[in-house]
Amino acid sequence: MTYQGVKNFSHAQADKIGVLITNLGTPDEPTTPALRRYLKEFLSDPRVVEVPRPIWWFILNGVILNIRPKRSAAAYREVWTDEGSPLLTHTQAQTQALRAAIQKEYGDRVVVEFAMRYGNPSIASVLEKLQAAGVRQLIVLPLYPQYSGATSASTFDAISADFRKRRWLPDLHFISHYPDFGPYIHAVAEKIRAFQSEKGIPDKLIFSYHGIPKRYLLQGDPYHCECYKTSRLIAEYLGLTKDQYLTTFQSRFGREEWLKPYTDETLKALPSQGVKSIQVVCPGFSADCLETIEEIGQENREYFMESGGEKYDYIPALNADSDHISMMHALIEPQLSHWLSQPERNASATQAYANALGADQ
Ligand SMILES: C=CC1=C(C)c2cc3[nH]c(cc4nc(cc5[nH]c(cc1n2)c(C)c5CCC(=O)O)C(CCC(=O)O)=C4C)c(C)c3C=C
Ligand SMILES: [Fe+2]
Ligand SMILES: [Fe+2]
Repeated sequence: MTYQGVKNFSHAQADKIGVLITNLGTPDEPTTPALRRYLKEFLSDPRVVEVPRPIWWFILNGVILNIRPKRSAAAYREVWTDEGSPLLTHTQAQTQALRAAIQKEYGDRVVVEFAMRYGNPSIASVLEKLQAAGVRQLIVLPLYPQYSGATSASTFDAISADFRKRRWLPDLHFISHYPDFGPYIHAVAEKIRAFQSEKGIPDKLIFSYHGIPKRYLLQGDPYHCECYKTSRLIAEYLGLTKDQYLTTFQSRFGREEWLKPYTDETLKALPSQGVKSIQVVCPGFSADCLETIEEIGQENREYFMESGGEKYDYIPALNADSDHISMMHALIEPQLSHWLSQPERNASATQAYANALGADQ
């Protein structure tokens, strides 16, 4: 085994700090073959599907990858724009905005990029780019506010799998979650407030989070508690009483029980309990994507209205809102200032040391 070194290394290159934003990832196009590629990578991740590998191999390759890609491609076509997948375009806009804010403050000593856990641009390709740019200190910020093994830890797996192949590793600061971070709660709560000042106050506000299998919670995954904590903090910020909001879980996959209450079942039941107007917000999604635009914006709207609901609104994700960018800036700030307060480590220090040793440079 040979470890991969830095190509064309120059001692004249100044060391940089990298900020890597990541999200889940999305197919390259809304077509059946692209969905098969994407779902194969995604659903082969043992962090996502915790089923013994040989059994899962047969279910995935024999059943799921023959049925789901076509169905999912049709769903993706509903949300696809001229620029591409919403998840990708929102992540690009977030990266550009954060890069502009960071470089305005610190200049080009700090490099900001994004990568996707599944699909493109891959984590490995962006880590390669960052290393070539001279990044020796790296902050990784997965845009998952609530920690789950299926998302946050899976991102860490991808980073460390890449590092295992490398000769020269950077200092690493990994932000594993931020469910109760003040600027995050502020950003979501103010988004809700601004929305309500235009559309009015509903009978109930629904906080809908992506689900995970209940088994993961029972095995010690903190995701469920972190979702409830985020809802509670946003509700407290807005001064809501307990009967004015609900936390639910959406996007079930497979047959086993997932975290409850389920969003779809809840929305079908609410009108008969006298709840005729609702607003749904998805604080676990940092960017609008298939699961918010199609599932919450369209599918669940139909469930609610067909069950006797009268008014249904989806409150968009934070996307590239300036409050969201300030939140990201505030999340990385302590580690950035720590590294920036240290003397700049660059080429010349290494050069002087090498010269003293008489090494050939
Ligand atoms: C926000 C956190 C997310 C968690 C937790 C999560 C867990 C999880 N997801 C699946 C299966 C699928 N998810 C799919 C789409 C999808 N999931 C998230 C986020 C979380 N998933 C996002 C942001 C998206 C949308 C991506 C986009 O391109 O817009 C899909 C693909 C769509 C489909 O075919 O229906 C699947 C499949 C599991 C099994 C899981 C936890 C174990
Ligand atoms: Fe998902
Ligand atoms: Fe819990």
